[in-house]
Amino acid sequence: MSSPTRRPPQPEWLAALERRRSVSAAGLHAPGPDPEETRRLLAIAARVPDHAMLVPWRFILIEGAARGEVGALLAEAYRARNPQMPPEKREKFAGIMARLFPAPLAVIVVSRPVGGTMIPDFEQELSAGAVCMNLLTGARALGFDAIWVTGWAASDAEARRILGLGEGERVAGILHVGTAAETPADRPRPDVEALTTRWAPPE
Ligand SMILES: Cc1cc2nc3c(=O)[nH]c(=O)nc-3n(C[C@H](O)[C@H](O)[C@H](O)COP(=O)(O)O)c2cc1C
Repeated sequence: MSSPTRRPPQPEWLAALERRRSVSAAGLHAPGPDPEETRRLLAIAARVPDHAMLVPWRFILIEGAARGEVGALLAEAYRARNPQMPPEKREKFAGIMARLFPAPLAVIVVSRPVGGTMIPDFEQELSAGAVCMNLLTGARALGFDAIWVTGWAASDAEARRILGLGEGERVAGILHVGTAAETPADRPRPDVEALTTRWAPPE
């Protein structure tokens, strides 16, 4: 039998992974992915570890005119859901909801743990998180920029209904995808060494 040969390191992959940086949704402009690129992006996103192959997630796409339509409904819901809030503040946040989808494409990654299996919900939710991360990396590989966000629209029950979620479903992430004029300066990164220990037998 032949011995295994190690694959050479991939400098382009490494550079992309080592420099990945999110760009705020407001900084993501056209062009966004075309239909074929979107299909490819979602196929990459779906290629994640998934214990027992339950596929405990799905996608909702928001693009084109739908961005403004969803935004208007979310703004209306925000006003209705926060009657006690000072009007000025309420209008400010309703305005943010109205403009929640500025990027050419938003992908809502919906977590939907499958019940009645041996696989804990936590593991299924982790798989949905992996989908979000693959979307970020896949968008970069296709030449786009992206960010993973959540916020009020992901947590409020009425907002979730407007986004198209059903019973037992949660927003794992709203992934905005587009093209950035510039990538922001990097942020401080965790000291990996300080976060890492080597296993030792318990005392
Ligand atoms: C589950 C999840 C939800 C997040 N929600 C938001 C959010 O609502 N708004 C936001 O500005 N950043 C949010 N972030 C953080 C951004 O995705 C991003 O990590 C941050 O802007 C730092 O940029 P970086 O990815 O280049 O480190 C969230 C991250 C995760 C993992």
